[in-house]
Amino acid sequence: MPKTDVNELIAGPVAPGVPKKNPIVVADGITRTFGGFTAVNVDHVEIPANAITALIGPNGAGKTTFFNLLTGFDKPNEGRWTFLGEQQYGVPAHKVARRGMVRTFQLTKALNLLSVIDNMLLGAPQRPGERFLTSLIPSTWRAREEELTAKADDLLKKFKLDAKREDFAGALSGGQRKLLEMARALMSDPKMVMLDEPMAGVNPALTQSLLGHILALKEEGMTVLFVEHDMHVVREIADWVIVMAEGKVVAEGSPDTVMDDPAVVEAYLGAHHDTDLGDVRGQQEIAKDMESDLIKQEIEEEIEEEAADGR
Ligand SMILES: Nc1ncnc2c1ncn2[C@@H]1O[C@H](COP(=O)(O)OP(=O)(O)OP(=O)(O)O)[C@@H](O)[C@H]1O
Repeated sequence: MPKTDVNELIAGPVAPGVPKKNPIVVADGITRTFGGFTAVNVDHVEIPANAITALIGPNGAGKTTFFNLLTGFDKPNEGRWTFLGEQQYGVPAHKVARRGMVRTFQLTKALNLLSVIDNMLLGAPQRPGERFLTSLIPSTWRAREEELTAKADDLLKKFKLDAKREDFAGALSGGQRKLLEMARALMSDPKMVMLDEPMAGVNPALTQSLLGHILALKEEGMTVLFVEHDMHVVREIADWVIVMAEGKVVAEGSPDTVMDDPAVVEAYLGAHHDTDLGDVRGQQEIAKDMESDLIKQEIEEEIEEEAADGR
């Protein structure tokens, strides 16, 4: 899936809060304080529809809190936002999911003790009035359960988890759990999927597969917003990047240019962030250095061996 051209996404000059041509989320004046501490203070931000947007920022910038607010898992002190043009302030999480905005969560301990297929079935939202209807008519819930199970099995196959169907979710590897989280989120046919650090704890063997699944969400018409610390991942899949620091949106831009923005450099340096700024060039330099050190070491060893043989 090719990246979406930046000019197709924005409807104004690149800056924090830049309007989007086709926004799926429009947020205004959102604040969230804990005691006297302001964790989120977003003036204005728009998330482009049918694109992959990365939300980045140093530790404690407010990214997860902002996710919680948008998805109804937390309430702001102030603020308004719309999803697909509908007001979403005060809408509880289960209704937000029913409207088509879902987020992934780490699997909790309780869910670890359920099988993979049961985790999937828990991801299916109840339709309005369903509980009442199904309690009255067993054939209705049987048909619905069969329909949901078939859907869950299709998704498990797609995410190559079908062989693990009956295993406890807790027995999966870190990467497989991330795949399960994503597959479970898709049980409710979302329009927007929000992923909180989808790559954290995933071993390299599954990284490409996960990236492929995220790209596929966009191809299928969904919008993706993901929090990520690894700038290599951001560069590889994001069409657009929003940068938060100290609760505010301090920059927006394309993945290739946003890290050069002085506001971003300052935000990361000021925060004494523990991940590198993810400059791919920087990483390559380090790799080259390591490579040259290894070559040097090999040459030295060879010289030593030759010297020893000659003795
Ligand atoms: N429930 C809470 N009670 C008190 N403080 C909180 C609470 N939730 C978050 N915070 C604080 O709000 C700030 C923002 O936290 P948040 O988890 O949103 O940041 P983040 O950008 O997601 O960080 P990270 O990248 O480390 O996950 C932090 O200083 C955090 O300690």
